[in-house]
Amino acid sequence: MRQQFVAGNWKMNGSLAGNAALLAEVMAGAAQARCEVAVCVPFPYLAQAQQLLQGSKIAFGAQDCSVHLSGAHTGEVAVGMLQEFGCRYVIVGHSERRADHHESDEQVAEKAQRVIEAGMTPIVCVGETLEERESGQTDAVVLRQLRAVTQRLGEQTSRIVLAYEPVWAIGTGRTATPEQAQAVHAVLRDHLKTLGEAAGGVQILYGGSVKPDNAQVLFAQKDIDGGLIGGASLKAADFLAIIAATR
Ligand SMILES: O=C[C@H](O)COP(=O)(O)O
Repeated sequence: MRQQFVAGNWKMNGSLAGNAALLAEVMAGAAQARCEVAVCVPFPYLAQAQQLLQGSKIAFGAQDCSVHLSGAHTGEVAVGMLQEFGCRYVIVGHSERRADHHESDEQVAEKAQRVIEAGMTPIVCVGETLEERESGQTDAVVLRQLRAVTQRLGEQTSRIVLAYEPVWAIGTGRTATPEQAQAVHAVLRDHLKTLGEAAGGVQILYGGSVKPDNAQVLFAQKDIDGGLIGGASLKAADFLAIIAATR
């Protein structure tokens, strides 16, 4: 049985004072959580997360990394730096980065590899746009995005966490129905299983307008192993309610 996992993606939100209050509430409320819990914070807050979350059940991570290991790449952050701050997770291939920074499937795969080589776990995001869904391309798109990663990682694929995030459901309040999400998760799971038992057991999170009132039914689906939570991870009460909705 795969353990469920709820990861918050703070995106470009936070402040030193606000983070401290939020993390204190989350730590207190999630101390007995049955699922794994993590928060992925903006780079400048990694040191704060490292300090405040020390000894707690809450892991933390970053939201991106460079494909480069060091050198003349202004503005980039290397996996070695993230590892030094104690990150356990690094989100790669979030649709906002694919769209805003034109990240290709190959670059996302390379980032996932860098993260694993540095001893951390990549949370690899895949997902289709509304146009792609409406033209019947959902499975082809998510499989193309996933295959780029599995082809590069081979048997190391078992070391990723996968997140299915339909672009049309992110921050829109329009969630995929549990049936829609489960159907895509099953497609992703089937591909992972072709790579062996370990890869078949990878956690697959759902992301896209997960809220306290829809989390339980989503997390009850056979191939949904938790969530990657954006907006609702910024409110302690909502994030804790989502954590409590895991099975
Ligand atoms: O990484 C998180 C996703 O983009 C979901 O964001 P959201 O929960 O605000 O829709």
